[in-house]
Amino acid sequence: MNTPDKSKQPGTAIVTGASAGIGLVYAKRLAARGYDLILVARRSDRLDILATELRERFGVRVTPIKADLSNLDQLDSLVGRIEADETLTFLVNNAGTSTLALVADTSFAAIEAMNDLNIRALVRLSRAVLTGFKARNHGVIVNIGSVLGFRSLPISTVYSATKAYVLMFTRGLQAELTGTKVVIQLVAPAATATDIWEISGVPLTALDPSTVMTVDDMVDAALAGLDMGETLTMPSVESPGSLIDSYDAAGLDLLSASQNSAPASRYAR
Ligand SMILES: NC(=O)C1=CN([C@@H]2O[C@H](COP(=O)(O)OP(=O)(O)OC[C@H]3O[C@@H](n4cnc5c(N)ncnc54)[C@H](OP(=O)(O)O)[C@@H]3O)[C@@H](O)[C@H]2O)C=CC1
Ligand SMILES: N[C@@H](C=O)C(=O)O
Repeated sequence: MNTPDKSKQPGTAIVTGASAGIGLVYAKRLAARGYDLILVARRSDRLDILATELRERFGVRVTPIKADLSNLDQLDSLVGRIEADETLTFLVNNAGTSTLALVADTSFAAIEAMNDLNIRALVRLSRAVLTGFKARNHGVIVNIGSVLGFRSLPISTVYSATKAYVLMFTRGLQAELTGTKVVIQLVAPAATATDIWEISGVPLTALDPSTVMTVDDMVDAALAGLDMGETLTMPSVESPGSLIDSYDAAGLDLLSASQNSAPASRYAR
């Protein structure tokens, strides 16, 4: 058993979507760092197997919770549970789903699934931990966005919109929490080799392999970014600094330029 240094008492991390892909690797990495874990997903059989492995390898406490986070009752039951948990120090808002198709070809059910999971669950779970994190002036929220949150492609309109929400929500939270020791990281991966591609309707085999990162590399880079104090981590971008600065500056400039009581002169009749 690889026993972490328990004297540091990292607390409990909750990882949503821990049964596969990115969330599963976060669960392993956080267990290796000594966090007790709450693992959430619908496939409880997978969570149980992972929980057994992590308990045996790292000697941490692991609580699997079966929940469909797009179901409001099940989401709120989890919210109630984590609001009351004072051991929580880390939230990975990872569970997400994707349908990549033209809007007119996407069912209402698929649209709602993306909105409910990628946005509503992420916001409620963030809200649920925030009160405790602020009161204790301690805690980490990692929100998994996407590079598609910066730009819609014709087949990613709804998915991109959900990830743009994650971008704005996370940037806003970071501004709210300036001056505190609560850390909020936005992770914006590009294509990563997980099942989500098959689920989205665009199989991984349709992608150029030179653009696809392994899930281990993605999560390790994201955690390295967190350790370095990055607030926005884009694992596959070599030099994001000036691009992110330009993006943020353009948003601020547009907001500043809008602060007028009169319509712009081009609209004068
Ligand atoms: N892979 C990629 O290329 C990229 C992924 N992302 C984002 O990364 C995150 C993780 O995706 P990834 O690991 O790739 O995808 P996977 O499909 O491999 O994993 C998704 C995870 O979310 C869980 N999940 C899905 N629906 C629900 C639900 N309704 N309730 C609870 N849990 C659910 C799944 O578990 P279960 O089915 O057991 O419920 C699974 O554990 C997502 O937010 C995604 O948008 C961002 C950019 C790129
Ligand atoms: N998950 C991917 C698309 O479905 C992505 O965010 O690139």
